[in-house]
Amino acid sequence: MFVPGHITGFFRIHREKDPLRTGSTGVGITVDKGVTTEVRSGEGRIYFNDREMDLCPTKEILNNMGIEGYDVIHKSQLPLGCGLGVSGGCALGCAYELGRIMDPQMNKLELLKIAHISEVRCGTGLGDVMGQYFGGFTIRKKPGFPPDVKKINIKDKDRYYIVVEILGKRETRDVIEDPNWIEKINKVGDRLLKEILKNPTLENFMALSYIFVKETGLASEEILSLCEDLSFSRGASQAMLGDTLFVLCTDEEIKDVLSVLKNPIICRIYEGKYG
Ligand SMILES: Nc1ncnc2c1ncn2[C@@H]1O[C@H](COP(=O)(O)OP(=O)(O)O)[C@@H](O)[C@H]1O
Ligand SMILES: CC(C)(COP(=O)(O)O)[C@@H](O)C(=O)O
Repeated sequence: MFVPGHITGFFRIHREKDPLRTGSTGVGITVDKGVTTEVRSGEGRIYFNDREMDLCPTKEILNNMGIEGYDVIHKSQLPLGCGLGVSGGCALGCAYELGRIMDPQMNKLELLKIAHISEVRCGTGLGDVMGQYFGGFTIRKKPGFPPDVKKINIKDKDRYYIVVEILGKRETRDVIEDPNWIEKINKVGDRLLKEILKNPTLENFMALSYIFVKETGLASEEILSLCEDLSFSRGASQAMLGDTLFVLCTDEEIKDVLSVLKNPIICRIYEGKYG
């Protein structure tokens, strides 16, 4: 099963005792590169791009679903740990593939719950799997379950590219479990969520994401400088939570965008929905 990469532009952290009510509000978008997961008979091993890996969310799901005798194989077009929702993609793909074995009639929202809880417990995500489940350009208005996600229709979706440049890795857990970061993120995130609801366009999403990464201090100097160099595009910012630049552009700007970057990953917007 394929699960698209997900880029969060800005978010707000909500922590409750119940992992189902824990999550994030915020805004993100899914891209046409992501993670494909399959399961096959085995001894509960996890593979990520052909390397055996003790990947927390996948391990959490294998334990929770109590299924033995299967290996989980993830093949990702995007790097892990770079703010592209790869951990969420692995979690959702694993839940779906194991759920299919356990009970093909299993309600897809139940599988989403399993994936969400595994991300929250591992500290690898708060809202990615919601964005990946609904697909496209989504505003998460409430954290966790029951989902309250507004999917924004994108006019002429196929005009746009989302170009990604990885500058490094960042452990999501180091930020979303740090009280100092939580305070900064929530102060700015709350304000910007109100802004996007007034004007839910892709260009405004990019502009608000840039404000978010700048005001929270999450943005690296290198990425801020690249964003300035890319001011001719439809918007540039840092993918949360990674050391990753993402740029929105169309055919008119793509050539100039690529001339600024060293190792660009060219994506399109992906709108598939799983529910
Ligand atoms: N080689 C590895 N072996 C086991 N776990 C890894 C390895 N590399 C990364 N991880 C784990 O993968 C998870 C990545 O989660 P996250 O930072 O949210 O990634 P993403 O931004 O791609 O969703 C973290 O728990 C990290 O510790
Ligand atoms: C931004 C983040 C908290 C982490 O995203 P990633 O680094 O891609 O796991 C995401 O889960 C979200 O809630 O929007």
